[in-house]
Amino acid sequence: MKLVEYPDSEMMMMDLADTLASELKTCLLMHDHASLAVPGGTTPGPIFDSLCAADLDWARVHVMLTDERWVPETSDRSNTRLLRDRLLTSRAAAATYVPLYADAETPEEKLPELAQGLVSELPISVMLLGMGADMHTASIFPGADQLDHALKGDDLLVAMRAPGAPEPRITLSAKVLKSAMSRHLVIIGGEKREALERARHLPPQEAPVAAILSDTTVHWAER
Ligand SMILES: O=C1O[C@H](COP(=O)(O)O)[C@@H](O)[C@H](O)[C@H]1O
Repeated sequence: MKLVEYPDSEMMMMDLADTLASELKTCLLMHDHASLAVPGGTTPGPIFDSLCAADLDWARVHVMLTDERWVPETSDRSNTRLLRDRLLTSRAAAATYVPLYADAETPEEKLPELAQGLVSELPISVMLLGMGADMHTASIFPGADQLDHALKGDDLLVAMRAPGAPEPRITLSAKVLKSAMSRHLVIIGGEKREALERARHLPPQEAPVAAILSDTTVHWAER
């Protein structure tokens, strides 16, 4: 794991947006298309605000989430909604969106269809992950019903429920997260920094983020 510390989160968000854009550009020099996976939640919005204006060939970029909360896109908790509002806009409106949500009562009903849509995107070219203070990453939560499956299984996508998550989730599996060609983790604040330090000495069953720390660049700012 490589740790990059920033004086403040504003600088971190702009710098990280530049890094992601430049990695995508490099990938597009060598491939027909590049895939970009990003988290939802409260942290990445400002990165999306800068990244969406990056000068690159967005028509050849396929964008997806690392995980989704099983709620309709009209919900404030929808990661898809965040993506549409703040990343798939400006120049990035030309990107292709690869969905992790479809209208159904449970994620299990749509799992095969959504997983099929991911096959041609792998390995993911550029991946940005978030982390909760409980050491979950994507939607791989400690104590989740499908934790072992998500950490050790061969499936690309896993549906799960967890005590720390108010709604069912769908998440890229650890196998997909670990196969990304480039991986970044973004966190803000002392609580998450302490959680990250704890996770470095814990097994993934207790600290799921530990599964992906090797070869990951962690970006951190205090506030
Ligand atoms: O629920 C989620 O949580 C994590 C962390 O979110 P944050 O609000 O603490 O930044 C996020 O990475 C994940 O994509 C999201 O679904």
